Amino acid sequence: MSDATTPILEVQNLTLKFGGLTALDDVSFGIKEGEILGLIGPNGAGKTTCFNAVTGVYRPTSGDIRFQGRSLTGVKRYRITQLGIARTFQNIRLFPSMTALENVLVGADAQHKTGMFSALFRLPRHRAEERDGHERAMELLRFMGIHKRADELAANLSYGDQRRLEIARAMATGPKLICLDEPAAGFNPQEKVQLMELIRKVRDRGFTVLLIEHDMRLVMGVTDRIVVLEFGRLIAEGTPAEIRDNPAVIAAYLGVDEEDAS
Ligand SMILES: Nc1ncnc2c1ncn2[C@@H]1O[C@H](COP(=O)(O)OP(=O)(O)OP(=O)(O)O)[C@@H](O)[C@H]1O
Repeated sequence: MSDATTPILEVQNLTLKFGGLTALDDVSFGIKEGEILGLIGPNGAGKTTCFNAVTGVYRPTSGDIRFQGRSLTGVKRYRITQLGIARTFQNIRLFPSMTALENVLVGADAQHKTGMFSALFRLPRHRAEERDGHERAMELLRFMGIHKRADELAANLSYGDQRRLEIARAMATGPKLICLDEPAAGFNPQEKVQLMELIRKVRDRGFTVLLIEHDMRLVMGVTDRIVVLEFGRLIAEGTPAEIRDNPAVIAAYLGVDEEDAS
């Protein structure tokens, strides 16, 4: 069982191979509850693969991922969502022909307690869940600043609002840990500043945040700790200040030998 000292998520000696390619090589790190952890590294370093392993898309070749003390190995994706891990995608994956509100309601469905039977017969408990779900969804849209777009089709929202909607939908699944895959991609500098504030607000609401992001200013400005991957290996872990001055990290980003960078 987990307690206050156990990280909410523990990645333990995680190795993941695609045929002959080792995308993750013996990677270990943890995230504490309430933390914003950045996962960074050059293109192809294994960041998205790590997200995919955490969310049950890929099964580890070896090693383990533990969430609140429980192994996720062999656990199905929908069950991992139910356990409390949500994510957004590098390429936006909304339901384009549904409204913004409906997209969030779909997210909320993941946590519904009533089954198919009560849904089919619209039993009172199911109706109450629907009403609560609607209110919660509107509140999440408001939190993300897009409530005025609630009834618009997702496809008609601006790019930035679609990204914000993705985060609202992920939050609607009632997660404890929310994994954001490059949420600032395509954002202008002003939107990035707003996103930084939003990520802090998400954490202040009680979520733990795992963030993949290429924008260094954003990562350095918003995270408590950073894990750096290069060629599937963990090469550094520390506070933003420690990571900024780490010769191995500088070398990885500049593509030079570590000795030359120090
Ligand atoms: N489904 C897959 N099949 C085969 N190889 C894959 C698959 N997914 C990822 N890879 C490979 O695994 C390595 C890590 O990829 P990954 O997408 O995790 O990197 P990343 O750090 O997220 O990169 P980026 O910043 O470019 O998104 C890359 O060499 C990639 O080509």
